[in-house]
Amino acid sequence: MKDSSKENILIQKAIEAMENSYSPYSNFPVGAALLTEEGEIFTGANVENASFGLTVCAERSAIVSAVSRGRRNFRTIAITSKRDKPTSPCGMCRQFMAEFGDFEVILVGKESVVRTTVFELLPMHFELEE
Ligand SMILES: O=c1ccn([C@H]2C[C@H](O)[C@@H](CO)O2)c(=O)[nH]1
Ligand SMILES: [Zn+2]
Repeated sequence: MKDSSKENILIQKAIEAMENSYSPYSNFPVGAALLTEEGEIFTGANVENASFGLTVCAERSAIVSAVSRGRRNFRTIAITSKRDKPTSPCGMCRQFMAEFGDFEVILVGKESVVRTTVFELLPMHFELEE
């Protein structure tokens, strides 16, 4: 299968994941689809809370889902919202993704797409080891 059609499948999975977003406070659904080195896809959506600060973003939902199933090696994450412009991950999600290395990040808006990587989004992420 061509790389571009694999990418389209990943983006489609992220769009589908947005349907499960629980975002009654912001009305801002976000979806994420994470491709593992093994070729599987794990998805996530943002989950909000009446105590706003407890909100879990779509990116972290997808990573928690994959890691909970024993997958830790990631190739690509696609992130979607309903906006025209791509949605860029928050600082917490950047650090959370960086824990698992430098994989590709595709930010998808209705009118444009940005391709980047975890380390490009977060240079000098925090690590315990010196
Ligand atoms: O990259 C992002 C940016 C925002 N959100 C969520 C958090 C909150 O539920 C809503 C508005 O900030 O969007 C994500 O899930 N991922
Ligand atoms: Zn986030």
